[in-house]
Amino acid sequence: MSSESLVPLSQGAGYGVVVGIGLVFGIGMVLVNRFLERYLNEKSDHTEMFMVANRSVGTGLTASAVVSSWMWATAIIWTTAQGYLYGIAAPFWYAAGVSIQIALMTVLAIHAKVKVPNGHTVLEIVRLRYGTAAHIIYIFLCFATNLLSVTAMILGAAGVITSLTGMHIVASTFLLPLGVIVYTVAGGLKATFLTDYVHTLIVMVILAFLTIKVINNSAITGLSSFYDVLVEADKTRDIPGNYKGSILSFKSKSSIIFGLVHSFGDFALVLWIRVFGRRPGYMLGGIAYFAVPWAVGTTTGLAAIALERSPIFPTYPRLMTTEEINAGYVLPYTVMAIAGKGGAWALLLVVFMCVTSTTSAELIAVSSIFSFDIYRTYINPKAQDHQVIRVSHWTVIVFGVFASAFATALHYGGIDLNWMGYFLATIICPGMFPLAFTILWKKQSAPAATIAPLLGLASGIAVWLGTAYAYSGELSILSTEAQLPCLWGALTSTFSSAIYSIPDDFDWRVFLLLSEVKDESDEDTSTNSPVKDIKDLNSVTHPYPPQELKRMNRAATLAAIFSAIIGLVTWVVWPLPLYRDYIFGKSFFMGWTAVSEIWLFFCILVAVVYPVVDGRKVLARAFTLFYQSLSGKKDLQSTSPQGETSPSPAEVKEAAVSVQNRSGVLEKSD
Ligand SMILES: NC(N)=O
Repeated sequence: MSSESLVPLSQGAGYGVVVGIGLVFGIGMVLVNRFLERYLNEKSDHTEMFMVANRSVGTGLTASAVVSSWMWATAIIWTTAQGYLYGIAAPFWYAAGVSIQIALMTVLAIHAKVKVPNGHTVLEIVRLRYGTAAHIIYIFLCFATNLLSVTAMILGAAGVITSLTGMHIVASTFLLPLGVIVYTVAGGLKATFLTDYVHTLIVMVILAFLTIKVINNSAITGLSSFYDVLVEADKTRDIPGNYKGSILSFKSKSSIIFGLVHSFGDFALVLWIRVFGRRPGYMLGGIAYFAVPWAVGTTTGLAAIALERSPIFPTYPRLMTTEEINAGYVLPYTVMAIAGKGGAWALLLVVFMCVTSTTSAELIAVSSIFSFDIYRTYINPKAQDHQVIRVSHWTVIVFGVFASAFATALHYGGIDLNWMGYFLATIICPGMFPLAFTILWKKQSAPAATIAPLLGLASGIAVWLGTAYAYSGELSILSTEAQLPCLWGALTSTFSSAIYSIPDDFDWRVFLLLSEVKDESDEDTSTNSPVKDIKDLNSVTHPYPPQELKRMNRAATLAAIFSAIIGLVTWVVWPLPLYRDYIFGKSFFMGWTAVSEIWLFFCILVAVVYPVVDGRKVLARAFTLFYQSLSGKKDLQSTSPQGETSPSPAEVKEAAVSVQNRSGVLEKSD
């Protein structure tokens, strides 16, 4: 086949989706913002609406938001490529990594909420506990983490878009974040819950369609024939480290290394980005999301193996090159083979949706670093809200363009999705233990917290490069993205930083000095210093009543138990008995794949259906407000649903903090 026939869609389709849909979302967000501002402008209604939303949309919408923000383009692109390379175990190990992160994050987040009730970002509590030097180092680590993960996503997504449309990779690299920038700055984050939901709806429905199409198309007509073609294809493969070299064995050394490297990297990522993000529904979303990499990676990764030698595969009669596999083309090629142009359109949408929602979250994380941790802390401590917001908007724009330029430079330097995926953990893991200890361990000293990540980073890089050289005799792109050096690097980065920690004794009450979110009614706007100037810690009281604290401590214990169960099930009880000399039989394979597909539909129920059921009152209220505005009957006070109790001051404050946490500092927190 000519290279022309590899590309199913026109460049116009690529530009249409990347620019057009970005614009549609941007405009949509402006309209939603207008709607929110118009009806929820008055303070009581504003907070009340958020309260109502918090109370009645909580679990369902949060689960949906978790699925949406955790749904990375790399989760489907990279897992499919690794499933193709290492067989049936690889997607499972990736999935095992994603659920445990969410569970552990929940535990950490509850602790953070109890110990730092007014905290907004992890960086501000680092500064409060360890001082300026640590703050600056952690700013750098947090920025590097966001930059590298956003670059990995852009590289993966731009590669897929190029393979589907023929659009130049530099164009997709620059235009992808452009849409996100417009959407993030224009929409602000008050409306995120809505965009999260729309993204999830579209992506989940298309993924369900694509995974079913993989099992039921003209070349694979069902689960039984899927197994048959895989057994045939297995005769042409001999995967080193797999039992009998089989794609159908769970005993796969490379798969488990893939799972480990990915899990270390992911844990560090969520830690930097989401410590204060916990809300009800987090666990549910985490469990539901397990299906996405598992089902998509298993079906499409294995289908690529099954179909690669058939005439319907885009590269036929040749096999995929290492460059294509590592750039993430396995997924688009497989989708083209099983679903043609329609499938290509569907995948284009999925990749765009995934990359916009996650990149948007990372742009906000970086904007909060610059506006909150740098600008308001060091440059203009007396900054007013509007100045902080302006800085955060500019940061989104500048960082978006910078990340595109960085991704372009990496692309021309020969770096691809696979290299980034394996390399990431070594760089972002050194802060993991010191950061978790900041919230969990009162004995971590300031010098340890300051130096340990740097020593961990240096040790990790040394071990990564040293082992890459030792294993292959050279330092090249291929040798430095090899699995073992990356695993050694990640392990060293992660655990050496824990060893470098030396004990101290910290008084948790210091964290209570962080002042609460200022709202517009605060008369004193002369200073925005978020730390109360109180010398005697005995005079500091916790803002939550004892009953609430007791409830939260109970929640932390429950979350810890639940995390242990999830960890045991997904890393031990389920996979390890399968790690033996066994090749999946037909019925076991059919059951395995069917369960992954059923789980995907469970994820749709959780992320798409449940939020609507859960939030029906808020939806009804929003539609009533909208209808009344159209018919000129806007009377906010009278539209309060009957029997709806007014939020208590504590609830209102909680709502304000929650909005602030959600939005970084992109918007006013009132
Ligand atoms: N969110 C992930 N790792 O898919």
